[in-house]
Amino acid sequence: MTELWDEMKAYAKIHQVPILRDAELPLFRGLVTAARPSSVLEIGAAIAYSTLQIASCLAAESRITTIEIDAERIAAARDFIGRSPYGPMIRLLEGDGTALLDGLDETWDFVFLDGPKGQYSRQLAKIMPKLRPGAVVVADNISYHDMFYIEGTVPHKHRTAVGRLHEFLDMIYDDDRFESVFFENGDGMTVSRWKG
Ligand SMILES: C[S@@+](CC[C@H](N)C(=O)[O-])C[C@H]1O[C@@H](n2cnc3c(N)ncnc32)[C@H](O)[C@@H]1O
Repeated sequence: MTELWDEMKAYAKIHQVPILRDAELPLFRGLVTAARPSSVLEIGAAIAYSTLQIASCLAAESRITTIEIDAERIAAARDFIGRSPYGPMIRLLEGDGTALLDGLDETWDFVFLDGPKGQYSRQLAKIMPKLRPGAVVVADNISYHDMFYIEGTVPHKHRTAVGRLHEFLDMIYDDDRFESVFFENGDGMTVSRWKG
């Protein structure tokens, strides 16, 4: 996989696709490996870099459903998945992650939210009834480029998204069924364990 990881990182750089940073990988891979999930949901596949990182931590019987809305990134993701050893583990769905959740019947033991930050709270509300006891929910870019901390100075165009991120944080911190921690590395990541 080393060559494919390098190729994906180079593609992401050229096409300005935001993917998991090297500094985030040890924590992220450690979380996936420790959770040993058999059923994973990801929203925001981009070119499937994180998807393949997840797959490479899992047993071959595990299954990953990942959702991406951008046609060009979907095409790149399909190509990279096809050239990896993990194709049979991965189902890539095309469209809006929040809307597509309504059509998914599976239950999940690992969820990675990495699509539109303003939709994390709506997505989580739909996902909660489908979480298996002990499931782990990871949400990336929680600091929203540090604007989360300085709400008073958030530019108007970002205020709704920042407000919705607050809603999401209220959900994972105020609901006793979640145990949540925040990691500052990268752009901020929350990790929540669903006690059910
Ligand atoms: C930060 S990138 C994902 C990076 C990827 N998880 C990784 O680390 O390799 C966010 C992705 O979410 C996608 N996205 C934006 N809105 C979406 C939506 N409504 N449904 C699904 N994906 C969406 C974007 O096109 C973008 O590719």
